[in-house]
Amino acid sequence: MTKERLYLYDTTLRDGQQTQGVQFSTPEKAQIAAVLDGLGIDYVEGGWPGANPTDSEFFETKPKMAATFTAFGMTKRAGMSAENDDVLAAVMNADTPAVCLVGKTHDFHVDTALGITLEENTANISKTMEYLVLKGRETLFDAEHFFDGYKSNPDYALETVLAAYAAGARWIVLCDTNGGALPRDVYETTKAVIAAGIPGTHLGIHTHNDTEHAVANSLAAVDAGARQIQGTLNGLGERCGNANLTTLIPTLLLKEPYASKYEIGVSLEALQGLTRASRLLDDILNRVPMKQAAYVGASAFAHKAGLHASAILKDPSTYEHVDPSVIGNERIIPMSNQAGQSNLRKRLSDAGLRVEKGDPALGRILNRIKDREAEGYSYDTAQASFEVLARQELGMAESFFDVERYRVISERRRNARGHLVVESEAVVTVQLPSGRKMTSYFKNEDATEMNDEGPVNALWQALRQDLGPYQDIINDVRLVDFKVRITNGGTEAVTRVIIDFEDETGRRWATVGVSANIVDASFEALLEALNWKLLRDGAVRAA
Ligand SMILES: CC(=O)SCCNC(=O)CCNC(=O)[C@H](O)C(C)(C)COP(=O)(O)OP(=O)(O)OC[C@H]1O[C@@H](n2cnc3c(N)ncnc32)[C@H](O)[C@@H]1OP(=O)(O)O
Ligand SMILES: CC(=O)C(=O)O
Repeated sequence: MTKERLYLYDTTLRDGQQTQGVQFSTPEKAQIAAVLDGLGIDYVEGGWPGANPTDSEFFETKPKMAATFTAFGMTKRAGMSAENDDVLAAVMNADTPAVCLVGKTHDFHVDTALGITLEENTANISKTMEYLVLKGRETLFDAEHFFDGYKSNPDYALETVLAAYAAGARWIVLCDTNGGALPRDVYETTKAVIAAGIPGTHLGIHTHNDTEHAVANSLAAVDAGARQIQGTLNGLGERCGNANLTTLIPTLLLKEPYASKYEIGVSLEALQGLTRASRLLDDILNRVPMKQAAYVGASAFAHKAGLHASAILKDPSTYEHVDPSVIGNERIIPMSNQAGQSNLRKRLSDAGLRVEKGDPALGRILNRIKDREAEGYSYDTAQASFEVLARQELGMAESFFDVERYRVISERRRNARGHLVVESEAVVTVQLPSGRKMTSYFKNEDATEMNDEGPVNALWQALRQDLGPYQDIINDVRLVDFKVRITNGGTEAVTRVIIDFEDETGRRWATVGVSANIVDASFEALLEALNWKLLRDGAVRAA
């Protein structure tokens, strides 16, 4: 069966930038455009030239891409010709091969927002589209509020899109601007537009996620015959966002009937870069990636419940709708109070610890994890703490050194020059096989420099300063991330600290500490990280 072509149009750099709190720089726009192009997106909308300096500058850089680079703007304003409209001129001067212009199709908006007659609005749309075609641009008309407009006045809504199509627009894109439409409305209205004379091969869909149906609405439009989908990476966009291309792309490639019926520009090979593309955008936005995101989230293939993990180990398809590697994601079998022995054995074998089914140590480890989680610990992500605990129960954890005591002091004051200073000082006494050792660390930081070192850093520096015979092994350990949560351990509120570490081989590991005192919780996690490193790197307890 020959597949029909479906076109993907990305508006991350325009509607995505309409997300509250999102403002891309020009280099960031270039980076995102390159990622989209690498995936195989057909159209990359770069922004609205002339609307703000960043968008104008981005278009001036004339980014090279295989995708059709597209400028966004609005139809000409009433009372002037397309040639004389300076807002439209800025869009045209960007000199892109394609131009997408938004125009009104809802009678209420023509009256309320524009304050012109319906006839004037239709004429403005026609004249603007004709102008774009005359200038040799691939012309797209974003039919704003189309689904609401069709409900309010179907004849007028159809008149506007038919006028744009008759004037030569290549694509008429039906927009659910306020995001309130449901799949059935979208399906039936799209069918009505096709019946009125615009072929599906010239119809696109642009949806918003205000009822969490943006993806479903896009698919409904495709089911009805539309052949272009507009959306954004990670579903960024005005208010609740746009249709999420990060979800739509794998659905179109992997799910029926779409996979058999349609061809898209994204190949199965490029699909393997989707998780990376999604995380890169979050990285640029300095956002924590959404764990529950479909297909690309860190938890999208995390099998926490014991029954699930048991079956997953026999055949992953028992609890996975697709193979995570197809979209560049990973399967995780976390340890937690929902776990059974199957999760445990998988997690142990990932740590290189082979334990036979039925070994009584498995029950002991599981019970300890469940007890500790009840106290506030969490082993979902703190895989190194899990491993240390398991090794202890298996009799495979040597004790290298003991910490007899530590003391940490922080002081905030003004120095002689009147500058605010924060000083942290730590002393740690450890019992090494060779005897007792006391190390200290003192840091005077100028708070005006916004330095982030404090008591935890002082403790860390004191602890790792001189561990005698083990020093060579722990020298390259770096602290890379620090997360704090207040949680309920038993009946008391306690602090849970999770710390990520890295060594010079690039290996990363995380540990957890819990205490009523944040510094003490941190200390526990620091200590565990060093123990894990010593265990993993084959330290031998010195005589
Ligand atoms: C549905 C969407 O998301 S479309 C994308 C929306 N994106 C943006 O608005 C971001 C970029 N926009 C901007 O930077 C500015 O709005 C500009 C530069 C385009 C215009 O700025 P200003 O001239 O100051 O106008 P302002 O933003 O206050 O209002 C928009 C004007 O455009 C008019 N307008 C709105 N839509 C259209 C249209 N499709 N065709 C013609 N005129 C329109 C409005 O009636 C209003 O005119 P008025 O001031 O005479 O009432
Ligand atoms: C054009 C557009 O972004 C909208 O109607 O939602």
